[in-house]
Amino acid sequence: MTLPLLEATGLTRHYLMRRGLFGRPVEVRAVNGVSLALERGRTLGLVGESGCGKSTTGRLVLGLERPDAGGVAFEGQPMPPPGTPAWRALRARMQMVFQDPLGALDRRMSIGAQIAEPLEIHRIGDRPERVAQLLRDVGLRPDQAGRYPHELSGGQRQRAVLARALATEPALLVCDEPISALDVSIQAQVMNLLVELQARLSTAILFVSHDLRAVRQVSHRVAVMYLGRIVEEGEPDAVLHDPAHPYAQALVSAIPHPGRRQRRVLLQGDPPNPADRPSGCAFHPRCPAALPLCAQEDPVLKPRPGDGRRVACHVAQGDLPARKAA
Ligand SMILES: Nc1ncnc2c1ncn2[C@@H]1O[C@H](COP(=O)(O)OP(=O)(O)OP(=O)(O)O)[C@@H](O)[C@H]1O
Repeated sequence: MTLPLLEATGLTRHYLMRRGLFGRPVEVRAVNGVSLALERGRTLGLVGESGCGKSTTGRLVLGLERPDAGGVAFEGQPMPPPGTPAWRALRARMQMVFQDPLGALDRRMSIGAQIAEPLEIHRIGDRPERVAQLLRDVGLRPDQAGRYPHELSGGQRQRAVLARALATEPALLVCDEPISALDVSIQAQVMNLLVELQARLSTAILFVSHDLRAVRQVSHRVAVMYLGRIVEEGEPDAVLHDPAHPYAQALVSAIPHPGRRQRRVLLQGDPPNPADRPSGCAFHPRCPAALPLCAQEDPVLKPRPGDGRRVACHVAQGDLPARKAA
């Protein structure tokens, strides 16, 4: 078996938050034992509601934050401690693309200068020619190098951000909601560009999004997160067409399919709160299929025999006969 480019094991990150000036600190369990693997040239889509821990997982994967527990291996080697020369060398091979291209770019610098910056930092020569090539790679013109961010459209700015991220020829891109700030008409262009660049450069992509359609379009595997955990992981056709976890079923049922009759799974109960994680399976208070066991025992994410996906659910794993919780 070939080694995955990236392997994260048991990533955990909790924050202490104080409510109000004199409030007692509460523990926000943002990421709670996330394990995932990503191969070269492949895309893993990470989906789930706002606040489920997707962005924190992306930052942990890149070493932008230290995990409280767990770790990341890149090409089979544990990630060096942040800030060390070994970490900086590795960071050049991993880049992040954020949601808001205007926020990611420096308004006072031309985009050519911003694309050249990582080339300077990592001492990559022949900069003007390389900048021109990177602009061409992302569908911009070399003569746009002198433009400032405000002189470009939203889609062009995200292309410029991608050009800068690709300057060091990264093996891994973490794209955090890369299209959600763009007009719908531009979203498809940027998605197509990502797919095309990946085919050409064999970049692995961790694609963080709440947009299931976008995730289906680009991903080779999909992981669904709920309250800091992956609850289901597998091929997009399985997870997004025939989800096994009741939470994934509810998420998928909310995607509109024009012209098709749909049964929407409406979730009951309070929205998830990472500062107040229910015992047992964190989803059980809202789960239409919960069993008594679900309130007591946290299900482990494990392969489901025969269908190549991992699911963390007592019911989907067939741990007990389906009897409703009292
Ligand atoms: N630096 C921080 N300090 C305190 N709490 C944080 C911090 N970063 C994230 N959180 C909390 O951790 C939880 C997970 O946040 P995260 O941004 O990873 O979720 P997300 O799934 O990416 O959500 P969104 O799609 O809204 O960005 C949230 O409750 C968030 O408020």
